[in-house]
Amino acid sequence: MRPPLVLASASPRRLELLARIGVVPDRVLPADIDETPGKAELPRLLAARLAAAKARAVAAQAPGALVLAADTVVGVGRRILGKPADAAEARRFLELLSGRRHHVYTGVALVTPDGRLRQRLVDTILAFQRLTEAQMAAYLAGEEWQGVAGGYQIQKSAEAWVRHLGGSHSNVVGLPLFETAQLLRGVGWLRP
Ligand SMILES: Cc1cn([C@H]2C[C@H](O)[C@@H](COP(=O)(O)OP(=O)(O)OP(=O)(O)O)O2)c(=O)[nH]c1=O
Repeated sequence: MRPPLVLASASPRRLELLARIGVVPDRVLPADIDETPGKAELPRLLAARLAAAKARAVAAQAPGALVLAADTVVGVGRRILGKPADAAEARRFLELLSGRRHHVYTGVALVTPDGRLRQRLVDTILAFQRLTEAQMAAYLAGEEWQGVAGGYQIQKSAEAWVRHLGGSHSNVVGLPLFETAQLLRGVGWLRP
């Protein structure tokens, strides 16, 4: 018998991405954890740590379930770009990303009913074109920058800025599907 699958996420994008590979969680139970980065914590380590913390927090509330969680962080060098608090911060993020290479890291964590943790950390590299003042102003006047890491959504109009993307596209949107499927297959939840 397959254990019930709980998606520990409030992100509608993660649910949609899972549906693409035919995975429909039995329950969605968002994790309420402190997402503050540690002092000098590297972006990829933050993504891994928070994904595990989300999965563990929800596993404690859902005994007997298989719990899947993820966390996505944008990294420019050692700098972490989380969700911008306001338009001014989103502007600073876009200025940083403009004409530069950056990374998007997603940590994926799975806690099995026996309490074991399995994890993946996926890194996608992107290069944005140089953004003009008019492009940034138009973007910030809309809503796409809100509530997302780095202050942009590759699945919407920001895709027009992507000169290069190396690695997983779904990773940028919040859940790397290849690695997630591998994790679910590894515990026998997903077949074949
Ligand atoms: C870079 C980028 C991020 N994002 C999103 C993915 C994540 O939902 C979000 C990063 O925030 P997260 O903290 O990873 O996730 P969340 O708060 O949305 O949901 P939960 O913690 O409950 O699982 O940014 C995009 O949708 N498009 C993008 O291009």
